[in-house]
Amino acid sequence: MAEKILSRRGDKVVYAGDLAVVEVDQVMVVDSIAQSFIERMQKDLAALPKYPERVSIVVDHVAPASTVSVAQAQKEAREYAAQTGVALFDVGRGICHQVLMEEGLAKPGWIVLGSDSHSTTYGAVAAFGTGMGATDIALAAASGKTWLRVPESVKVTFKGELRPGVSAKDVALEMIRTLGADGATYQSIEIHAGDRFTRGERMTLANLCVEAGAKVGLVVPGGEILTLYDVPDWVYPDEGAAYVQQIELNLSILNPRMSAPSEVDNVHDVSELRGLKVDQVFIGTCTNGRLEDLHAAAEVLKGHKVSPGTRLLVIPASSQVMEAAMEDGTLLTLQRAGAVLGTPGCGPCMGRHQGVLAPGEVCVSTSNRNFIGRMGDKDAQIYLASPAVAAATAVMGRIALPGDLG
Ligand SMILES: CC(C)[C@H](C(=O)O)[C@@H](O)C(=O)O
Ligand code: SF4
Repeated sequence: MAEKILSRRGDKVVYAGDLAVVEVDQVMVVDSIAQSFIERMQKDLAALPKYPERVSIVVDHVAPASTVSVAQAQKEAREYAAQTGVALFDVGRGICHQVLMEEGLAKPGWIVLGSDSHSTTYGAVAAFGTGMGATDIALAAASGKTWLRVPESVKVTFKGELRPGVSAKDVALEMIRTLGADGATYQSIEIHAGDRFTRGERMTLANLCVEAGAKVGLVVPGGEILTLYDVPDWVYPDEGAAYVQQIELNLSILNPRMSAPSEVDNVHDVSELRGLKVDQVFIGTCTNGRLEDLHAAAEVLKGHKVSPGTRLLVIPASSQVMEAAMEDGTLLTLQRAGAVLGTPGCGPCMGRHQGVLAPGEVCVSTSNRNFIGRMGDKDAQIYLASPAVAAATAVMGRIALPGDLG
């Protein structure tokens, strides 16, 4: 799929290892990188965005601003957007990847570059989404193009169906464990899911691909995607395509999984970690902050209370998610159970604000990274899990499965 998309969007047919120069359909810049992006554009390149309608800036990582310097950088990003006509999604609109998907700024066969490593998320709809640094992002905005080495592909296939209580997050964690944290470095993880998984679940799978080092994570379109998008024939992989690695996951034997500190591929069954005392539970992020994730959490939390001594933070991934969860009563269920609700955005995911951890604290999070110091102090510990497991843990105050609630 990577070869096919890069061939189609470039000026020649390319194969793994070749250098491709391709059209870029969307360039996404996050708040934390906006200042260096603007500097590259104005000082180094002395250029305006070639196609302003193909550039968006999202204020999501530290939103609302936490310090004067963050506020100043965001002010400059707003001014830049007003001057150049690029789209600005400001405080509260949500996490960049969720927002781009909701705004229709990532589509099958598109090339979407983001100044954020989890730009692999767009692979959920077969867009070649990948993260790049401020310099490459600025070059793409100024020229409308980018260049990259065509990645080799890893084929991931599934056998059987998930049992109740096991989610796409568990599949994603198991996939990362199987490949290893650097097991797919600069490769394209091509996920053959058949008609399984919703768009949101596919976003969870594609999102985690970068945690195996992948350049891109492409989910072969099927199921719900075919009803939501026009999928061009040329995005599908050819019969007999070449893969450098092939793995098969048997979904029917998968249990709820959890990634223990401090590497994402340190994955265990939740039952092995059960009972560990937890200070904070965080449900949200570009991995698991969507409506279906809040539903899964609310289903577990309904009629229960968060354990005294444990904090439950719930941050919807976007304003649209928040609105839908307000309308259908999900937020009320969560609030009544004792959750603390936050402004749509990244929240404490990368430890900048809204719930950073003290030394020695333990957090169960639905996010995608549990590195040392990721959410605050270097002596805090982060366990990654699904929304249902996170919710059960909040009620018990200890790592738990929904079935433990009785
Ligand atoms: C701030 C941003 C550049 C960073 C990333 O690239 O992923 C962040 O989103 C993260 O998850 O660590
Ligand atoms: S939610 Fe977390 S992982 Fe996703 S973009 Fe924000 S900081 Fe990065």
